[in-house]
Amino acid sequence: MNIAVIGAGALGCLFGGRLTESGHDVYLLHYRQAYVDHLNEAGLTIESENDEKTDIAVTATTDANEIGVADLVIVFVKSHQTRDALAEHAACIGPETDLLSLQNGLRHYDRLLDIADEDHSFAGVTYQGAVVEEPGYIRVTSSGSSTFGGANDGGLHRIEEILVEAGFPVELVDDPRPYIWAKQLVSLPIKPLAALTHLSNGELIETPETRTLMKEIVAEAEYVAEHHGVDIPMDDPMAEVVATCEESYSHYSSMLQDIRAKRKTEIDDVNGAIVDIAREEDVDVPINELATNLVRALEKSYLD
Ligand SMILES: NC(=O)C1=CN([C@@H]2O[C@H](COP(=O)(O)OP(=O)(O)OC[C@H]3O[C@@H](n4cnc5c(N)ncnc54)[C@H](OP(=O)(O)O)[C@@H]3O)[C@@H](O)[C@H]2O)C=CC1
Ligand SMILES: CC(C)(CO)C(=O)C(=O)O
Repeated sequence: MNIAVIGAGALGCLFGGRLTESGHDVYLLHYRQAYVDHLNEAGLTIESENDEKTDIAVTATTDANEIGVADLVIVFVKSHQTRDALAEHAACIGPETDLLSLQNGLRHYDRLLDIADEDHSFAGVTYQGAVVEEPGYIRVTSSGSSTFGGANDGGLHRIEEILVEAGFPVELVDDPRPYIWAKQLVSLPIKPLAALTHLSNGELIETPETRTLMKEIVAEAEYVAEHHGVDIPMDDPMAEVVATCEESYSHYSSMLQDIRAKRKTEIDDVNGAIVDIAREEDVDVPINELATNLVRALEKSYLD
């Protein structure tokens, strides 16, 4: 299959690298020529959770015209980079191209549906985790499954087959939205509070002040989901938050890592999206709004 991966970062290199190894014609798309040259010359090294290292020769490019029309485009830029990246690399997307996004945030499925029809848009979540240790060196941090869905069964099974062959556990669902919300419901209280307090996930849940705020963030989001007609496949979201924080006790959330590295965070698509949807539904979410505004203000202190 001719596959383009938009965003050659942590997950883009992991998925792109393993799909290359599996025998597909994969192109990793990035906007920085020096980085693309490095990937083409040095290839990728993927370090698995049990410290096994695999070297993979890959093809990277800044120019989607080099790819032609891809059979499948996988989007792995950060959520706020999606619109621009899809426009920049539009040359590899034709009317028959399947699009897949497993990004975080609440809006990635809609962004695909803005540019492709329902039969070619597939989205969901992944519990696969990875970090870029250095350019071209990707360390896998977790090997959870990827749950995604869409309207076209044939397309879904095509994508399932190639991901499973490449070693990724997959679960298919008819409608991915409830699963997208379920994952975000667990992230919503952790990410902004970690970013604002610099506490680890375990410390956040142990600290009475943040634990109370976390409960309120989750309760607000559940209320928004209910008004928005989303039936979240999770009995007790706050219990999931507690379990996640306990399991990842010493982990510093990705949003805190973004703040520390002075990068733009995904706040707009996480708590910011809850605030926007709450407005549409005429529901108040004061704690999500405060958390969103504080993270945006923090970003402003170092961006521009
Ligand atoms: N990493 C993980 O473990 C997980 C990540 N996710 C989600 O997956 C998505 C991707 O995450 P992750 O891989 O960590 O992110 P990364 O930041 O590691 O990768 C994104 C890459 O895309 C590049 N990029 C930005 N704009 C463009 C563009 N216009 N064209 C091509 N490339 C571009 C970025 O460059 P630059 O850095 O210069 O901006 C970066 O190299 C996010 O939504 C994240 O929340 C979900 C589950 C786990
Ligand atoms: C919120 C959670 C648990 C994963 O979504 C996290 O810690 C992170 O984003 O790094």
